[in-house]
Amino acid sequence: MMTVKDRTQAAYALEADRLTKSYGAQKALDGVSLKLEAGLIHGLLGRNGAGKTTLMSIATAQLFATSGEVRIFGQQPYENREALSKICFIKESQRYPDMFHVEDVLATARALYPNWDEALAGELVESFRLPRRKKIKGFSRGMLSSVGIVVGLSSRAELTLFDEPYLGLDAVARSLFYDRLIEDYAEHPRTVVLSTHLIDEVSRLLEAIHVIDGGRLLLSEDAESLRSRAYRVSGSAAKVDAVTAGRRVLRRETIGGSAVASVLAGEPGENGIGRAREAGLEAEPLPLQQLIVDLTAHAARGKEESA
Ligand SMILES: Nc1ncnc2c1ncn2[C@@H]1O[C@H](COP(=O)(O)OP(=O)(O)OP(=O)(O)O)[C@@H](O)[C@H]1O
Repeated sequence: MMTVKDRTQAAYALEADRLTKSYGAQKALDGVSLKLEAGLIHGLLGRNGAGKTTLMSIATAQLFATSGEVRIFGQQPYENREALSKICFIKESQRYPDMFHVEDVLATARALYPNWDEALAGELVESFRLPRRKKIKGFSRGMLSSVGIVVGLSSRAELTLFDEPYLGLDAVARSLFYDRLIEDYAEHPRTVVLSTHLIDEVSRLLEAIHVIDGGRLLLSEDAESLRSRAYRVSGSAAKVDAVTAGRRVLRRETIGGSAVASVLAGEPGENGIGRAREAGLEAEPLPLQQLIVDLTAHAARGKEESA
């Protein structure tokens, strides 16, 4: 039995322990162990079909795991009203009853989320220009995404998970989402999980990065530390090879006598960029999007080689 003290001090909003979900022979999740620190904005990143939705669905008790365990603020979520009252999961595939207008969604959300902020919801409905008199059934994909964003932000849930929140949203609306998220998060700290493959756009928001691919966790790390570990060097192939020797090279391409390599250093403080520049090479931090692409391709090659 947890004490009140334990509960208020739960360091992790979400913990997964050897989580596996099988569909016949296919494993949507394959032994994922992961901890999401409370009070941060987390990026759950990975390609289509990586297992992101499956992980979030299990964490929010909408799907049973085949094996393994999940905890929300230290408690298992199944039939646990207290744990579930802390979660808002904005699903990409959310459907609404045919007769529903925006008002009906807000009324349902108001009843569901203990920290619901009606004024914020009203403001966001205006900002996203959501029509109040039109049935949601006739909404475009982008408008449906906006409804999810309004609910997710206004819920102020202790753990808010957004699964691909901006499908169909134009650039202005996406930028509005990022700005409002940052603003509201600063005033009302909580834990946010953004699952996406539009990585570069959100990278500045993310404080922790978790990458899954083929149902497996490839990386789980503080964004700051990752930014200082991941870099790209280019220049003379011999020099590139010299400075990257013994390091984890995710990708290496050569054109004539030149090479470009993506490196994930072992230690955050290694200063690979500085070393490469001293050696006369060009070096720069590897953008997060490129890191994920290189990392997943590297993992796929590793799998093929060990098969
Ligand atoms: N009900 C199901 N029956 C069979 N296979 C499923 C089912 N749900 C998910 N899968 C499979 O599990 C894998 C993981 O799916 P999941 O939806 O979790 O991925 P995702 O990372 O959220 O992808 P996306 O970014 O495309 O939404 C995929 O290969 C998918 O086809």
